[in-house]
Amino acid sequence: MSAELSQEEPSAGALTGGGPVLEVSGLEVHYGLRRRRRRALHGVSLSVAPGETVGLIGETGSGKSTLARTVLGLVRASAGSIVIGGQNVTAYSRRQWRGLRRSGVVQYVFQDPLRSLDPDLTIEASLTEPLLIRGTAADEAAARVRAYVSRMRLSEDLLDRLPGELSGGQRQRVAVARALVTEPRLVILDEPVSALDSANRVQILRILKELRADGTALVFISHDLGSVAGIADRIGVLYQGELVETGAARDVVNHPGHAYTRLLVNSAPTLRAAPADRAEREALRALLHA
Ligand SMILES: Nc1ncnc2c1ncn2[C@@H]1O[C@H](COP(=O)(O)OP(=O)(O)OP(=O)(O)O)[C@@H](O)[C@H]1O
Repeated sequence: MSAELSQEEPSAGALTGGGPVLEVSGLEVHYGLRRRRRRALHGVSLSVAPGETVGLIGETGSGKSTLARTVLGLVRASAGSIVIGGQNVTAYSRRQWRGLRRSGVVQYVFQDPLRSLDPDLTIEASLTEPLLIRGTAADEAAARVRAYVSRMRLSEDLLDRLPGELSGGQRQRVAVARALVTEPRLVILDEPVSALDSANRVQILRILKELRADGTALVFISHDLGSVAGIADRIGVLYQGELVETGAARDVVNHPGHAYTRLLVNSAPTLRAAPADRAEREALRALLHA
């Protein structure tokens, strides 16, 4: 653990209860003040079990990123509660949230990997840093980094490069490896494959599916039902700031209950029988049925 963390702040060891990894209840989030105050989330409740993958889908502006950012302590809730690893973190101070993020219990991957990677650090330094912060010995950290580089189908030759010297797909794989290398209990992935071409998208989804076996819970956010359907155990549908439907992935895809979900299913380019991009559609279907 970092020397900066005080005793009142959480450590990975302190947050290892047997209940849900994440429990969000009645979450309300507003942006702006007085007349400019706008509601972004209303009454959102969601529970994520250890090792479970929950997909969150919704159109632009539905509140997906707001939910991710609130669960990471980057946006403050106006009402409701957030419990991570059995610990009620709703009223945490900024410093406590920073401590929680640095503790490695919860990690995150954003759409743009350049946001999570320091442009001046080599890939090796970027991947090693979160382990060293947690007090992992240097030789063990180096071995763990190489293991994750291999799992992410990255070449070790990339380790001494800077993020700017990698392709978008390679960078995003590094960002995913960085989030997973501490073996967190919960990873929030906000549109992790949206900026990638279809080959990279399918490959990263396949790797994420393999990693579920490790027991890490994933919250996978996307506007694209097709990307989420292949790896999620459960899917939640956000519409205008409300969670209008949650259910087993297959049920939501095959028997959508809410009209908005039906619309999403019908317009998901990877699920409907459109002639375009057939290879990707088939690969995603195979993931769904694997
Ligand atoms: N910092 C902010 N200040 C004010 N309003 C915001 C802010 N961030 C988001 N919003 C508003 O909150 C609502 C939800 O935004 P959010 O970014 O969570 O949606 P989203 O589903 O992630 O959309 P996208 O798929 O486009 O990223 C939108 O109406 C948005 O305009």
